[in-house]
Amino acid sequence: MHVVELHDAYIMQDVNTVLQRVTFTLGKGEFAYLVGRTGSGKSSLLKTLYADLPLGGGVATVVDYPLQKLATGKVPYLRRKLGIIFQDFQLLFDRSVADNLLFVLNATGWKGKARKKQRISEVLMRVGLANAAGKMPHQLSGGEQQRVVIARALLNEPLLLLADEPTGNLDPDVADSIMRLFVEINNAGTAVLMATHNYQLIQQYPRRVLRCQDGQLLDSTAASFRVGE
Ligand SMILES: Nc1ncnc2c1ncn2[C@@H]1O[C@H](COP(=O)(O)OP(=O)(O)OP(=O)(O)O)[C@@H](O)[C@H]1O
Repeated sequence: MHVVELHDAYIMQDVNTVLQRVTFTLGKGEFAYLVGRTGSGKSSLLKTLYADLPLGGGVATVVDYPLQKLATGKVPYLRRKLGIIFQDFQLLFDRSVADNLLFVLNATGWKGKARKKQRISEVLMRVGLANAAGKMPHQLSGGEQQRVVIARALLNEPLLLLADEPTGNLDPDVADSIMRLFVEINNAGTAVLMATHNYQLIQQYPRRVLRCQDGQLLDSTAASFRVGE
């Protein structure tokens, strides 16, 4: 089963085509990096996959939702099957870590105080922040905040994590520990598509690479792919 399947997809920003004829699949539990120069279309592709940008043309299926005919009302259901991680942490700074997570559980229809509390402690444990529930985001380091964002993305047991530069603002050591967390999550069966500029991490944790270049998406698993930019 594939969690992403694109065939001749067009990635658009308004009337401009950012990527054309994008064709690739990402299997269940697979890990792929998304690379390419600034402005080459990485974020636009990720945004299209979580239905923040409309598909310009072609066929795209993400966790079984066909994007070319996705009703607006279905978007929250698609997103519930995805974990979305942005570069800027986007935590709510006016409430505790637990309340940040609770906010998402409430917004995605979870019922039962005890169940919600249990799920919050499970995901915090998973990202190595078992004791952070009561803390305010500003009391955490950048790396810890990013872990909370990852915990938040895991709440609904996503089939696919979409991460846009998740290590972009972090020191190399911290970036490495976040990367190890992604590898761990991936090893447990969640597919990951991660946009990054961090070639050191790619060398250290080699995986399939998808590269945005000249309006196209190149795939390291294809015979024509060449290493480096
Ligand atoms: N909100 C927007 N409105 C219009 N055009 C946009 C918008 N965001 C990005 N673009 C354009 O779309 C193209 C692709 O940008 P995108 O952000 O997807 O690239 P990227 O590879 O993610 O870059 P970076 O590595 O800097 O994040 C660029 O030409 C950019 O100028």
